[in-house]
Amino acid sequence: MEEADQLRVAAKSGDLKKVQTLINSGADVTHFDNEGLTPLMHAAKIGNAEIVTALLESGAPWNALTPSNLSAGDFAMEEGHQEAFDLLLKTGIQSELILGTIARNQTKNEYSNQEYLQDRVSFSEDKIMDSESKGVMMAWEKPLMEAHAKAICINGGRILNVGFGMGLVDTAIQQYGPSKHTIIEAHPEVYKRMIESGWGEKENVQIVFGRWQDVLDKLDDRFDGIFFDTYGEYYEDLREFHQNLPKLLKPDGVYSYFNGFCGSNAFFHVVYCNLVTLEIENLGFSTQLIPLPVKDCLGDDVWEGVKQKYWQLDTYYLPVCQFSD
Ligand SMILES: C[S@@+](CC[C@H](N)C(=O)[O-])C[C@H]1O[C@@H](n2cnc3c(N)ncnc32)[C@H](O)[C@@H]1O
Repeated sequence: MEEADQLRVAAKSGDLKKVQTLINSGADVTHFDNEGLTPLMHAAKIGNAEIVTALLESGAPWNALTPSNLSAGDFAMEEGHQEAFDLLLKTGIQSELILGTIARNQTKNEYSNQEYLQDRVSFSEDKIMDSESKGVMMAWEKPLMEAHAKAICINGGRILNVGFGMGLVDTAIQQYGPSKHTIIEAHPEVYKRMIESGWGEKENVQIVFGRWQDVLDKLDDRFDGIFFDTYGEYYEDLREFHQNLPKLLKPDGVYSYFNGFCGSNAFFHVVYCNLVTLEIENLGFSTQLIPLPVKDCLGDDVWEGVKQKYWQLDTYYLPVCQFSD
């Protein structure tokens, strides 16, 4: 039997000694077997934390995926192996923190969604799509947007929403009668549609056309509630927005964001929920993640004609962030 196969068998059967011997003799810890599983996935499946540690320490990738898009963390989670799960989660968070630092040190020549903002979008009753048929915003999210609006409008007052899309969250925000409702939107066609549909005439609404990165400094006051939901941006962009929160949010204010990172893999999503919570905590905020079931929002026909299913999980975790005491 080849070494890689021997490693698979040892990891699967929980033979730590054999795993260590094989690692020391240079067996390939990244090898995928015939079923598309790595030794780390086998160890996570049986919940052997010592083997998980040994493999991770010798460079086994925590984020390798099976052909059906499952990672070692998904196996640990599915089987309820807490120790193995915690080890994988810690590794995932650490590695994403390091990758983020590297990304920030590289010079950025262009912004994340430059192409999207310069491209055409198409509007229909239940979605907005970009030129590659990816969903910019979809009507199935309406209950989530209503829940976000409820969370950030709890104190009334001045509300800021970043990213208009289909106006779902803004329609819900209006129902709480905020004293001032500021909306930042950067796409010219979305902006045009906002104006055409009368958003510019609402007494308490202020529309700020532009990228939040370029217009935040022009806002004149702090807010009681803030929601952030853009498109085509990455975690680094959300992180950058968060650096502005201490000066944007009033002391008792509530902040929330669309929590859609890695919406097609349950474990990666948990990694990102923890990562954001951790980084936002360092800025002085505490986060509560409120679970909302979304299975019923996603009927079979929802994704028809849409290129990417950006959400495939049964539960959505709605973040509610406030300054820590
Ligand atoms: C997912 S949609 C928002 C959906 C919205 N929450 C709703 O309830 O319908 C994202 C919106 O953010 C806008 N956007 C993307 N990048 C932006 C940026 N940097 N600044 C401001 N708006 C941006 C997009 O044009 C799009 O209208």
